[in-house]
Amino acid sequence: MSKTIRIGTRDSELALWQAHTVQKKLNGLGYKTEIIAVKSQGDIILDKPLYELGITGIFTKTLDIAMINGQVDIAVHSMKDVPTALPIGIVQAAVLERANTVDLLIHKGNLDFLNSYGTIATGSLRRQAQWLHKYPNHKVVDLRGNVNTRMQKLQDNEWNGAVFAAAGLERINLKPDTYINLDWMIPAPAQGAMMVVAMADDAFSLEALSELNHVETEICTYIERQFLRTLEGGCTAPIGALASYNENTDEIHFQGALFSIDGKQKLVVERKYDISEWKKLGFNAAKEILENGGTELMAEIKTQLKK
Ligand SMILES: NCc1[nH]cc(CCC(=O)O)c1CC(=O)O
Repeated sequence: MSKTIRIGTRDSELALWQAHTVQKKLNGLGYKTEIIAVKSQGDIILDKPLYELGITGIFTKTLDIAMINGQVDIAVHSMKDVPTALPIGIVQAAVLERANTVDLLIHKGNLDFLNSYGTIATGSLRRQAQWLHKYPNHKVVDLRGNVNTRMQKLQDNEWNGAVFAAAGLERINLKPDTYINLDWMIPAPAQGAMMVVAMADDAFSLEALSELNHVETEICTYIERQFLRTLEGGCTAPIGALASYNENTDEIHFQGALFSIDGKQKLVVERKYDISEWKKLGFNAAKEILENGGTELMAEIKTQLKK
């Protein structure tokens, strides 16, 4: 175990917490590690354009480049931010045990607005669509930035509340004492899970990371991301999916939905599947959505997103 594993991460507080979590696990297994926070795109000294390498995701692109450039050995991501197709030469090496999957409403003042008019902030089309589906009289405003920035913007504005992933707030101790569990909202595919990637030809890192993999989380997020990929939705599409395993019945409970951006339309699949069906479950559920109006709705969404 002589080689030091260089762990790449973005430099937000949440990303650094996630990277330190992986570092502690690897150190506990006897590996030497170093965390390298990659702040910017850096020099793209690739011999091919990004699209030829399949480098796409806005949250992951910088780290993909750092890996391909040999600046870091592995990278730690919030799995829901990782495009369903990884760049050429980069592979999923571990999925850590999942944290809380729910979305939370962090609100200011009382909750009377829920029964009348209100303004909610989120940068997620998935959250926006589901909120408007449930509260068609409300207004949703855009909210960008890392978790810390978004919490500050909420305090600085007159909005009634904002939506956050519980996992993000809990990991960096930003969850306030009062909040609403949005258990009716279907989370983003792989929400609450952390993915570690490595180079396909880096046997040392792959071996080290194999011991961090949590199989149940790997299978459930595989199903959710297969659903997303089959719908051809990127990380920003108004698509939610959650697969959970019941060890008593050896079944997967899956719910997946595609929403119109304004929340007026909802196409949903929700049922229990025998665990033996897991490999094609996400694909089959997405096909059911596509065959029942999803193809037309996805075309409409893609046109709207191009505007
Ligand atoms: N790009 C936002 C993002 N990516 C991962 C998390 C939270 C942690 C997780 O869901 O794993 C968040 C914050 C949020 O959705 O509020």
